[in-house]
Amino acid sequence: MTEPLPKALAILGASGHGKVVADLAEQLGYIVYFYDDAYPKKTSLEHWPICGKSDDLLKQDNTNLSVAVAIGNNTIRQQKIDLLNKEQFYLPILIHPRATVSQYAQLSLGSVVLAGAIVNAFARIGKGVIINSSAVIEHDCVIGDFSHICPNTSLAGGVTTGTQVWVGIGSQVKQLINIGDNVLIGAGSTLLKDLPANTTAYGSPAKIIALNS
Ligand SMILES: CC(=O)SCCNC(=O)CCNC(=O)[C@H](O)C(C)(C)COP(=O)(O)OP(=O)(O)OC[C@H]1O[C@@H](n2cnc3c(N)ncnc32)[C@H](O)[C@@H]1OP(=O)(O)O
Repeated sequence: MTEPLPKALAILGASGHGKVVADLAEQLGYIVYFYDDAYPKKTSLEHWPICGKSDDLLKQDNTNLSVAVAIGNNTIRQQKIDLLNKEQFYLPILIHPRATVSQYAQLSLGSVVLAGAIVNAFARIGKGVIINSSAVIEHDCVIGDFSHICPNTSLAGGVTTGTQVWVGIGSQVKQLINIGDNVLIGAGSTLLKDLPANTTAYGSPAKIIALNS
């Protein structure tokens, strides 16, 4: 019997986050290579080749190619995922072998769940979301598209976030809190009250310190 061919995964975004996604993808059996808009100035990331810019990726035959967008910036990640999705590239959900995802959780295309993270029962994770290392998404949370829940952050049960929300590293969010679209929560914050859209907040308890454009 012949071994099945390894799957190919193009990763758009040759960054630190890209390295983590590449490592995870290899553990899932993918052969990975990168695309990045810094090409041809930049032609490799560690030992991985960079093969071209986003435009070069979009010209590839999409039938046998999976793509992960490993760009930390929520807005740019959304732009790239929307474009690739429109062109019918397959954007797999990538779950680290040592993450714990409930059988009752739902995840959407282009999302990644990194090592040590927990996504608990009936949580719903939108498109292009990053659930970073050791983040905890408790039961019934709803994470909006293109959000990033940073490492070691915990969202208690029933927290909802809008789209493009960034919850900074090591933050804690009380149960049933609602966070609007385009909110940034600073590192190490404790969020005890709802946050309206387009705000930046930090501290313990977190307070709004700026409005986002
Ligand atoms: C795998 C990974 O690496 S994922 C990435 C994880 N990274 C993060 O989560 C970082 C999140 N970003 C932050 O927390 C940032 O500090 C922000 C976005 C909230 C603010 O950034 P900036 O606007 O550049 O603020 P800046 O650094 O100039 O600080 C301004 C003031 O706010 C204070 N401040 C900034 N962030 C915080 C915070 N999270 N909590 C408390 N105070 C803060 C600073 O101490 C400073 O106070 P001072 O004026 O009295 O000295």
